[in-house]
Order: sequence, then structure tokens, then C-alpha cells
Amino acid sequence: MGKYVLGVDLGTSAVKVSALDHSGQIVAQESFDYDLIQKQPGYNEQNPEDWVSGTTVAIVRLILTDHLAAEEIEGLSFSGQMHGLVLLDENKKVLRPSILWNDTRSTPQREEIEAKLGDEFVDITRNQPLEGFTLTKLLWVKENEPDIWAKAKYFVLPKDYVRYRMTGNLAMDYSDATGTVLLDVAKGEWSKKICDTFDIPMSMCPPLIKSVDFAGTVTPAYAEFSGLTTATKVFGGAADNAAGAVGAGILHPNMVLSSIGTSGVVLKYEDNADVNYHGVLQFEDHAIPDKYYSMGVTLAAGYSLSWFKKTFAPAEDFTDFVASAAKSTVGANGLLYTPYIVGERAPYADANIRGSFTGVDGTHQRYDFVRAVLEGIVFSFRDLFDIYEENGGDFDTVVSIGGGAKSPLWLQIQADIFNRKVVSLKNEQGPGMGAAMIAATGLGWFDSLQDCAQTFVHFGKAYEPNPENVKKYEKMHAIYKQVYKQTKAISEQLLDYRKEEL
Ligand SMILES: Nc1ncnc2c1ncn2[C@@H]1O[C@H](COP(=O)(O)OP(=O)(O)O)[C@@H](O)[C@H]1O
Ligand SMILES: O=C(CO)[C@@H](O)[C@H](O)COP(=O)(O)O
Repeated sequence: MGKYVLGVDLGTSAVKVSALDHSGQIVAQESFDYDLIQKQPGYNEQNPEDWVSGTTVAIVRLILTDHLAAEEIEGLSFSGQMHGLVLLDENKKVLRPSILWNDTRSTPQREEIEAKLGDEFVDITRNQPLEGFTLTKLLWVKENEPDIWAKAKYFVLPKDYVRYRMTGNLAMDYSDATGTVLLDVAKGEWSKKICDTFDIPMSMCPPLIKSVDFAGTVTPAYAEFSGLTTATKVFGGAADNAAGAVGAGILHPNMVLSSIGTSGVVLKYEDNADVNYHGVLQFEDHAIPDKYYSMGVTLAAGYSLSWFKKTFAPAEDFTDFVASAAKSTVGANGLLYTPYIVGERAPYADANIRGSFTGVDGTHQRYDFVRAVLEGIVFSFRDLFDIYEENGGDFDTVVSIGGGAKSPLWLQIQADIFNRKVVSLKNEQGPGMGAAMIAATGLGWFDSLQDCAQTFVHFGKAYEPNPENVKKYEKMHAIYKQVYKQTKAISEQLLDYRKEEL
């Protein structure tokens, strides 16, 4: 039995590769940054070759710099940035740069899909055909680059391409496949209806595998390139949010993830595909076979706070700045913030809405504004919790991750606004941990991901809701909920006055 597994976290700004031992300890970690290609506003692309070389450099460094013996790396797996379109020709050569999840050029294709299939689309895929998802990107290429489309024989997602280059086998795991919005989620197969409607040959869709499935061993060519041995086993891997959920132990029906990173994610484990959120929340296959998760994304979560600090307190220490909110009160002395400063994805899929401070009073201090920002972000998460409650969702534990989980005050605000116990992780490693857990489980070190989590995932302090604060926040949230509707038309009118986006 080998000593280590590698978790490859293929992100948007960098790839991070972590080596873990049987006890879930990180023994070494290397990363490599790559660039975004932004040819015009709304366009975000990357070269798949950069992902392959970045991953390879990180692995080479683990072996040469961190002295990990290649023969002791028994297996590896992935967490991948979701939705990015990689188009391949008949020889599996990349045809054009990948169009990423944050590329918004495909609004006409979104409208075309909505017009042709309407609610039926959401019933099949459990998602809306948003610009961020793969199908609209495929249709954009078909309509705008017919020469490339004529040569396209397969499509895959970012981490699938790296896996293909390591093993020579083309595949896509279910958790990422749901994010293409070409999958019939309840049936667990590519949707013929969607492929036929948009004239996409079914043969373009790669074979589907489970996250923990064995996908091949390292080829001799990739072994030479990376320093790995041809005995290293490669496993399917998962979409970054699924892998993040695995790494945070969101593997049981009673658990919800609250992630305050640059963007924010509320993610719930779903035992089956019976519930239908009608596309207001994303609905995806989990990394656990035949299980699912739903999630809503607040586009500017931690970003709201970083923006506010950069603009109004650039020289201050981040931790002190956040802690100053304790000088304010529950409800920030009547100041309310909505975090729509880059538009919103859930529960309102609205690119034009913008943020607001409401109730500004001559007595307010800067710390009230900081508090209002912290609370406003959590109110936007609470909107997503309300959707779960409306759908009968039953859960008692919220696991908080991301930069926002560094603040005890913010963790308590979450507990009070969610009216749920909130726990942080002892050793938070994000989706790379989930990727390593997938490899460890695929190798048979553990019987299941849940089993692996008992050794790899450790919860830290628990924050219990304070009943008095809960009551105050309930009322404040009811006021918060009115702001979106009341500022929608105003935001639209202000559009003409905004600076051109970069
Ligand atoms: N000390 C802190 N206390 C609370 N929040 C913090 C702290 N430091 C950073 N943050 C928040 O965490 C966010 C970054 O979280 P992180 O998970 O690192 O983001 P990502 O990986 O998505 O870029 C920042 O936008 C900021 O708002
Ligand atoms: O679009 C989504 C989820 O639907 C994003 O979560 C991307 O998958 C983010 O990638 P990173 O920012 O983590 O690289």
C-alpha cells in the first residue's frame, strides 16, 4: 500500500496539489498560477495546456523539492473549476481556448434555450440555462465559430482534460456533468431531448463515471513528463463545489455548507433527486454515488467586505476591521446592506441589480457600516435557507468555511441569522482535501467518503444561536427581503451611469 494520495485542486487562478497520508495529514503542498485571457468585456478564457503544465510543475515540485517518493504516491484525484468548455477534435486535440464558468457572452443562447424548452429544460436538468453553464457556451461556438464547430468531436470540462492527458482516457464524472446542463439528472444520463433540440451529436458527450471510479493509470508519456510512476492510479474526481462539500464533511442529510469566500455558497446535501427547486438553486450530482447537492451562489460575499475595506479603510488590519463590528449592535443600529454589488445569481438571477445601504443615519459610525456588511451577506444566505425551509429541507448543522469563517463574530452572526448551530473546521483545506479523499476512497483505503471523513475531517468550535438575537434578526431579515424588489427598477435606471466594466 502506498503512503500518499494527491488532491489536485484545479481552480480559476491557480492549481494547488496537496499530498496527504493515511491519517489525512497534509505532508506537502505545491501550487502554480495561471492567467485568464480576457479579450473583451464578459469574455473569460484559459488555455487547457496551462492547466496541464501547471499541474505537472506542482507534481514535479512535490517530488523534487518536497522529496515525496514517486512510488509512494498510490493515487490521485481532482477538484475542478466547473462548467468551462473544452472542445476537442477527432484526435482529441484542443480546438480553441476554454470558455470558462465566469464568461458571460452567451446571453442570446440562454434566451434561445429558454424560448425553445422553457420549464421542460429545468425539469430535465434541474437548472436554468445560465450563461455560466456549458451548454450555452457550446451553442455560442456552434453559432459563432462554425469552422471550429465542424471539427469538434468531443467536449469535456477542465479537470477532465487534465485527467485525459494523464491517463489517455476521456471521461466526465457525474458531479461535473450536471453543471453542463446537458444531463438528465433524474435518469443519470445525457439528455437526448436537449441534444436533439439543439442539434448536438450525442457522440460529443463523454462517457460518464462516478467520482470515486478508477479512470486509468498514469501513461508512460505522462510518467516521463511528471516524474510519477505508471503505477499511480487516477480517479474521476468532482466539481469544485462537490469536492469542497466532501472536504467539509457535508455527507449527511442534516448538513448544510456556508462558504464565505470571494463569492458565497450555501450548499445542501440532498439524499435524492425528488426535490425540485425549479432552477432557483443549482442542483448537482454529489461526489457520493447516487447522492446530490443543491446550492445557491451569492456573487459578492467576502468580496463585499473586501471592497468596503479597500475603499474606506485600506490601511487597517483585516481582522481588527472585522472585529470593530462588535462595537455596533444586532441590526447595525438600523443600517441595512444588500450585497448585490456585482449583480446576483441566487435567489435572484439578476445581472443588473446593485447593492445598497438603507437607513443611513447621521449617528452611524464606520463600525455600523462594517456590521451592516457582515449581516447583509448573511441575510442573503438566509434567503437561500428560506428556500430550503419552503421545500421542507430538514437540517441542524451548518459548516462554515472560507475566509469569512476566520471571524468568531461573523460565525456568531451566522448562527443567529440562520437560527442553527454553526461549526467551523479545524484544518480547512477546501476542495483539494475533498479531491484527496476521493482518491483515498477510490483506492479502498476507506469503504466510503463518509468513512474517510471520519479520519480526514475535524470540526472545530460550535456556535449556538442566541434566542434574543435570533428574534431581532428575524424582523430585520423581513425588512431586508423587501429591498431587492424596491431597488430593482432603480438599479436598472442607474445602469447608464455606471463605468464600463473591464
Ligand atoms: N480575518 C478575516 N476575518 C473575516 N473575513 C475575512 C478575513 N480575512 C479575509 N476575510 C474574507 O474572506 C474572503 C476571502 O475568502 P477565501 O476563502 O480566501 O476566498 P477565495 O478563495 O474565494 O478567494 C475575503 O473576501 C474577505 O472578505
Ligand atoms: O461557477 C461555479 C459554480 O457553479 C464556480 O464555483 C466555479 O466552479 C468556481 O471556480 P473557482 O473560483 O473555485 O476556481
